[in-house]
Amino acid sequence: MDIIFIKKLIVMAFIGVYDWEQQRLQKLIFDIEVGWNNVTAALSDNINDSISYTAISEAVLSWVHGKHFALIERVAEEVAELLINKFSLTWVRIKIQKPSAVPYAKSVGVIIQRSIKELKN
Ligand SMILES: Nc1nc2c(c(=O)[nH]1)N=C([C@H](O)[C@@H](O)CO)CN2
Repeated sequence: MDIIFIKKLIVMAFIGVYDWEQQRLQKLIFDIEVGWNNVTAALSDNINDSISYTAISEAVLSWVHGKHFALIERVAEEVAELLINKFSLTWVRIKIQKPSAVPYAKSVGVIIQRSIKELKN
């Protein structure tokens, strides 16, 4: 399995467990990896044989930007499900950082991996 990836996609959302966090936008940073066989696209040199990282980025932005969530775990789960369903993927890995959450840490966050098999169960 090959991988198509996006690193450090910045999306603003109302994210957090505290009331004040639901009043102001905060930055989330996404690293996304999707499993895809790149051989066909490499041979054809045609984007239609691949998944556009632009399309993936836009899908994540339009799902998350400006929305309200409590936990970043929830955001990660929704994005994993969205990408698997929208692009007929078998596997995704989503890392979300919330860099402003812990003052003395550079960043905190979650990493999840989901497969189509897990989602169907
Ligand atoms: N595992 C998690 N821990 C925490 C989260 C979270 O989304 N997942 N969120 C918070 C608060 O919203 C925090 O970021 C406010 O600064 C705390 N812990």
